[in-house]
Amino acid sequence: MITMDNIIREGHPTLRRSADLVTFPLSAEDRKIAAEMMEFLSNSQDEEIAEQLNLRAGVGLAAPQIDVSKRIVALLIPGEYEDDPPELAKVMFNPKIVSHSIESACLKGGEGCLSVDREVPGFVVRHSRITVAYQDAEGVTHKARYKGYTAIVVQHEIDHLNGVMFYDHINEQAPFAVADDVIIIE
Ligand SMILES: CC(C)(C)[C@H](NC(=O)Nc1cc(F)cc(F)c1)C(=O)N(CC(=O)NO)CC1CCCC1
Ligand SMILES: [Zn+2]
Repeated sequence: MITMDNIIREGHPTLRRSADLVTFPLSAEDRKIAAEMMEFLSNSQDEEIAEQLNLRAGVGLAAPQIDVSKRIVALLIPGEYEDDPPELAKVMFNPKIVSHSIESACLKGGEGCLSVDREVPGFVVRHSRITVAYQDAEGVTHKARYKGYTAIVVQHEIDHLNGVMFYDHINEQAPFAVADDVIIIE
């Protein structure tokens, strides 16, 4: 199983590589990696397990973060209320943003990263709405549209497949300066 020890941290070269496309049919190894990534997110959001294993509660994980340079991302975004089903629970293979809104958005509290053990303050401006094409475990291509927090998480994870870290998007001169048409998500 994946624990924090398996998550590489900034400075590790794999985080700055462009990850390789996954080929189908999936190898047993790629299938296992995808399942373990989702299991990590689920464990990290279970208070008891997360405490036992000392896991940071994660909503998304990209394969390069476990030193696997392949285009696989796992997403587990909780629903609004405790007992709601997840907003999104999915592993995407070869995800690609195929279209997006002109409008931009950012999280009010900025972003962090499971691979970054420090606070990096500042707005991370992203597309407010995206259309993502991706393949599922059977290699079937799907298209899905996301907005709001979910769109932010998906973009954060796809960035990892291209060697981009969230703080690459922060304006160092004015970290919290944003154009007046950028949506600030609470
Ligand atoms: C870096 C960390 C702070 C752990 C961040 N979690 C988070 O922002 N909040 C959170 C976590 C939960 F489990 C449930 C919940 F409702 C909210 C996160 O998982 N990521 C994923 C990551 O590092 N992927 O590579 C960072 C987020 C910053 C914005 C989008 C993803
Ligand atoms: Zn991250």
